[in-house]
Amino acid sequence: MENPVIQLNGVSKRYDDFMAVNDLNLSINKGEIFGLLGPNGAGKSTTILMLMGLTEPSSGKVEVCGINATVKPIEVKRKVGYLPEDVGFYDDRTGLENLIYTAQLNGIRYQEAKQKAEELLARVGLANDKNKKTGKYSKGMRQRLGLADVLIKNPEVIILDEPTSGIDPTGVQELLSLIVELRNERDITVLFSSHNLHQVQQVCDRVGIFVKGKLLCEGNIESLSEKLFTHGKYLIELGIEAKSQANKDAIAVEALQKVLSSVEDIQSIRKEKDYFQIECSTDNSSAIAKAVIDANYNLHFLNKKEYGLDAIYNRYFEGGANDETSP
Ligand SMILES: Nc1ncnc2c1ncn2[C@@H]1O[C@H](COP(=O)(O)OP(=O)(O)OP(=O)(O)O)[C@@H](O)[C@H]1O
Repeated sequence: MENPVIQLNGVSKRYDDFMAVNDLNLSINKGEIFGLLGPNGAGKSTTILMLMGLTEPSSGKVEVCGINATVKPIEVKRKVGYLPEDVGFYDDRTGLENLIYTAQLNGIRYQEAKQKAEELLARVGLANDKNKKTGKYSKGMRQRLGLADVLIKNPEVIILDEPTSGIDPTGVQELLSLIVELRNERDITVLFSSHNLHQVQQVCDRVGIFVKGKLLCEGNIESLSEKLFTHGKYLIELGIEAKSQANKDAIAVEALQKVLSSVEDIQSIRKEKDYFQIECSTDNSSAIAKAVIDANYNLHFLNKKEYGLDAIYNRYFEGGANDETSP
């Protein structure tokens, strides 16, 4: 059942005559990792500021955990943990001291703060570095400490704003895995803002593509791909070969049409170099495979063509579709 934790209804933010966020409607459920994907200047940070009640929308309503972020920003702050691109720590203090300090700022007493800090440091893989000054931490270690810092106040929502920038590839993988694990363990809702599509694709359950202040589309990768590219059509790539030596010559489209005559919803069959491309209005790949085998052909491969975020991203950010809200 849907259980929205973040809800934006008709939210716009105008700076003088510039519309930074334009009529944003978005709902993010409990326990979801939602990727806000967009190029620089798209309006991601402005949206985050509104979610945390740090700037007021010009119109519309922003709710986090059922609380109006504009009216009750302090209550929202108690529920939300924010990890920016660069977390500020006291560099002359250790990781442990920094965490204890944050916990105490959030009203946790010293003994409990220390225990929680130790547990979290172990959880984010920094147990061996807890007594090192954070000035000596690598960027990846700082961000993992940042996650612990965010988690120490038991937030229901965490907002990550370009959390991996400047981290080496191994550090990025560690941080991304940690985010997914923590969500699985604690059922936290995560908003992951980034312009890095590969990272978003790896960790997010759902993605919203944000360009020039507008949310162009949202959904899981599969549904976005379907919406943007296939428009309800399925493309199946089929590689087959005749079994008998006598029929080894290239198979003609007409021959395949005959073989597939009993399969429903086929709209077209096209021959590519050494395979066929079949366009269907439903996913009938198993019926196609069965018909081919029943007709005594060797089935080399059958692929349902899928488009990743790469293709989606290129379409919007490089392909000139930026001003359109429909594909
Ligand atoms: N205080 C402000 N006054 C005027 N314009 C602003 C202000 N803050 C942001 N903007 C403009 O609003 C637009 C959206 O900015 P925003 O920082 O939200 O984008 P973003 O998607 O987070 O990009 P980035 O990844 O570069 O931070 C940009 O064109 C920016 O210049």
